Amino acid sequence: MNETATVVLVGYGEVGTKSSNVRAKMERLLCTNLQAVLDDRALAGNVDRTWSRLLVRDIDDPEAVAAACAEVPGVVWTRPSLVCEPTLDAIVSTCRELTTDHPDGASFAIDADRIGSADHHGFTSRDIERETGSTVVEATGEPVDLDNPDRTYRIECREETAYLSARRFDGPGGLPLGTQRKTVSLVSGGIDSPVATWELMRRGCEVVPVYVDLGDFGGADHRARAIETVRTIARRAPNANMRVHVVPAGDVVERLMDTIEDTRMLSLRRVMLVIAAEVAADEHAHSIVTGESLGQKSSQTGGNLAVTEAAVDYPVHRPLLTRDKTDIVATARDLGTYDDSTLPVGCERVAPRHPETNASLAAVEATEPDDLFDLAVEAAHKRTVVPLGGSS
Ligand SMILES: Nc1ncnc2c1ncn2[C@@H]1O[C@H](COP(=O)(O)OP(=O)(O)OP(=O)(O)O)[C@@H](O)[C@H]1O
Repeated sequence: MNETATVVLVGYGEVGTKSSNVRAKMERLLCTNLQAVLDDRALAGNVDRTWSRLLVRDIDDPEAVAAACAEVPGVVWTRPSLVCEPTLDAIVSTCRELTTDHPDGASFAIDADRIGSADHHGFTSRDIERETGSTVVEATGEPVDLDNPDRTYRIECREETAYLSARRFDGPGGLPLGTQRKTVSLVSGGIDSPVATWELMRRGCEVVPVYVDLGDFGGADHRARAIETVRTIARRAPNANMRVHVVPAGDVVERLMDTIEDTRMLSLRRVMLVIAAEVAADEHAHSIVTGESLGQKSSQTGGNLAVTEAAVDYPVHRPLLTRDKTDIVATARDLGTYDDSTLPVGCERVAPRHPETNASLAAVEATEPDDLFDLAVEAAHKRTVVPLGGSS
């Protein structure tokens, strides 16, 4: 074994709570998804399964590999790690190597685990902590702080191998993409809907993104923004081959503008859901996702959401329902969708001057022209499909 080989350890959370068969299946899927991200980004590395986590070997750039793997649904953390023999001497000298980039003035802690019989190793995890702790103090002159360390040296000593790391990347958690069947997500490219789409991907769903082109009320910039936000999150799952379904709905919006005033936005949402349902039927999806959040807009009061979703038989998932805007914005920034989402796209507004905040279903239905949903279904069938590729 090369004493200072570097690997990236990948930790998962909920996958570990599954029965052994399910867990093995999910681990394999996670390996495939991780490998796809590395290949897509032309990062050297081979993903492998070992004990209760995954490992990337044969890497050139440990930090880039750890950062890339930490973007993948199902991953809780990643750590670039040095590998050595499971002896106290080897662990101590490898730990000394790790101190070379210890930041000036940074306090530290050692967090060591030893797995296997004490007889096999001939030392305990306390021994590891004591010996490596002295080594770090000696090499850096920095203080130990067990409660709030600036840097933690994490050491895992297994039967055959020890892994040491000083850097952790936090992942999104959730479940590997592909563990759930498809859902259709309505994506406008604003701040919320890309985050909502990601939330379903994070829980393992394949997502079919649908952008409804509002014709003169939308525009090329608006469409480009929606596609770019999806492209950004699709990079986290290049093997899912996500493609944006673009539905030309200018005629339906014109019809709405001509016929409905105060409840127009609600009918527009209902049209969008009818379109999404049509795509869901074609794609064998189980549900529809939106970026709506309770009370964020007049069309998103509890009562209005109920009126909206009465337009379709599919379950409508709203993963952002109870989240505050500041929290959604923080996630959009982490995902990298925020900048595109906030580009000014100059689309004209469909919103009426006095929007209804508590409409009744009967009143909304009474204002809708008879052919409204037929036009929506027709538009859905005229959709074009935009491939995204991985990093293309
Ligand atoms: N042009 C569109 N195409 C597809 N879905 C849309 C479109 N406009 C709105 N939606 C869906 O309806 C939800 C609520 O619409 P709303 O007008 O609040 O969105 P927005 O402010 O344009 O964008 P976002 O909700 O993404 O911030 C969106 O989260 C999205 O799921």
